[in-house]
Amino acid sequence: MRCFKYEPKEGEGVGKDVFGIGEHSDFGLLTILGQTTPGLQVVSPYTQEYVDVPVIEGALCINVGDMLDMLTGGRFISPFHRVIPPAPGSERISFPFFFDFGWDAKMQPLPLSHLPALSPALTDAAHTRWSKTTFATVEGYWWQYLAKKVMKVFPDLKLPDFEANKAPSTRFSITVDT
Ligand SMILES: O=C(O)CCC(=O)C(=O)O
Ligand SMILES: [Fe+2]
Repeated sequence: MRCFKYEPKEGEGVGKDVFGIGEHSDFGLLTILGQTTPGLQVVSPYTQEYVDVPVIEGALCINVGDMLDMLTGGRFISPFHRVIPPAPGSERISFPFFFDFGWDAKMQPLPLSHLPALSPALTDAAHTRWSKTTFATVEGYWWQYLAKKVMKVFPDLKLPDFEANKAPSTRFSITVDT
């Protein structure tokens, strides 16, 4: 769970293309988001244009991530989204909960052969989406995806190269007496 506070972007040179969070898609399974005020925008799967996500009192916004999109062969769409800054004199608070996989979860495509095939247009759209998302494949373990993501976001961290180790980590497998 994270908590973001967005403040207005003021000053010279601040134009329409300045965002609280720039365009991205979430990379895991689902993001469950609480938000105080509008500001979140999402690319509509129908028009491919950005639309405002309404804030509905008492409701949470559920966003599909890249891995759910890929696991389901494009049946759930991981949309690009961004946050516009609040108007001068206001602020926006949001609480995303990233509902992702267990550290050692094995990534593998779901068996979907019993489902009707996606239309050619939706299949093309899925491939275009995947070519722009964080990961190209569904294999290995979730911790490998996390390590890659951390290295991408913080390139200066100089993490060791995790690629060589294909086995799941056992470091965090501890038994807790309840
Ligand atoms: O603050 C928001 O409404 C969205 C945050 C977001 O997109 C993210 O953390 O991935
Ligand atoms: Fe996001």
